[in-house]
Amino acid sequence: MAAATPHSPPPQQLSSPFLEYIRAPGGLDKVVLRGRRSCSVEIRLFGGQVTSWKNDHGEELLFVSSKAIKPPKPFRGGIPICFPQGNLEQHGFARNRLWAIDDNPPPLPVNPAIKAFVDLILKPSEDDLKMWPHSFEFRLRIALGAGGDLSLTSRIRNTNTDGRPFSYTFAYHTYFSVSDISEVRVEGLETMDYLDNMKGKERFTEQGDAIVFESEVDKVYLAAPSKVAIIDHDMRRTFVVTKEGLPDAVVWNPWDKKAKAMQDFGDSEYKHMLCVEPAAVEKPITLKPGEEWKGRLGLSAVPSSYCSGQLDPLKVLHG
Ligand SMILES: O=P(O)(O)OC[C@H]1O[C@@H](O)[C@H](O)[C@@H](O)[C@@H]1O
Repeated sequence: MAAATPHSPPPQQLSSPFLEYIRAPGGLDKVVLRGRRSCSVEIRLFGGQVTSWKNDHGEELLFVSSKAIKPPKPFRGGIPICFPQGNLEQHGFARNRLWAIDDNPPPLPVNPAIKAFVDLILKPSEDDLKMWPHSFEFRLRIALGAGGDLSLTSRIRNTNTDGRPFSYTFAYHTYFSVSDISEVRVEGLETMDYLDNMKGKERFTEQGDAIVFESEVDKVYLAAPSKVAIIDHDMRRTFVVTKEGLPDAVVWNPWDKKAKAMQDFGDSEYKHMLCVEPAAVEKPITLKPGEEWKGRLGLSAVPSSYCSGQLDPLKVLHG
């Protein structure tokens, strides 16, 4: 069966106790995944974007700006999908296109314990093809695990019929909600090489300590490990970010000056967010016709092992 068009009714499979389809005007239809107690995930069809992820106490774990703008502008917060990047609009067009529910996705091995998931699909429009002349099918599965963990699996297939390969870069532009950015540490990126977007993408090597934040940061860590931890001292919460098929990790906080310059971002909101973005940036991915690429993001929020001023990075990173 073909993918639903953006305006067709939600397919039958969405009528499950774990899923709710909520209609809203202006491309703001959303799907809500429900887990145990108050765990939930909200996904907007516009952008195929996760806009909320709540733990079992109903606490929001992702940052969304109070000044976020409605479609057709990209939405500031949650997890924008950045694809296909290159000589296009910043971060590609997938984040400001209307995705559809994919009611018959090709099989994807899943943990049978996961009941709450939804499959979305994006195919290029005629206008998109004028801008980026490649035919593709982008399938996105968003799943809420039994323990409240969130995973996003992207499958991108080259469906060009003229034999041409295409190349792209990609990112899950994840905005984490943090209590106070100056109390946050990122572990797992120590001693990594990075490109500094604030210094003309020059290459540097990170020092040996966990990363802390005292000013604007916009770095692409290269060949980053598959697990990175964001430790929020005040919340005593650690986000564990896992990634597959995505070699790099972008770390971004705009800090005060850039925050003021952004129309869709509050002046002080930089204090309460941090982007850690599993990505493929340094080396674009190339797909021949018929080939498919898969990239997965896994997120969980666990109590920090922070105890009387001592963090145990090994415990956080290796369980
Ligand atoms: O404003 P946008 O397009 O959502 O981008 C926000 C930031 O996203 C980050 O991923 C980039 O590294 C930054 O350079 C950029 O400023």
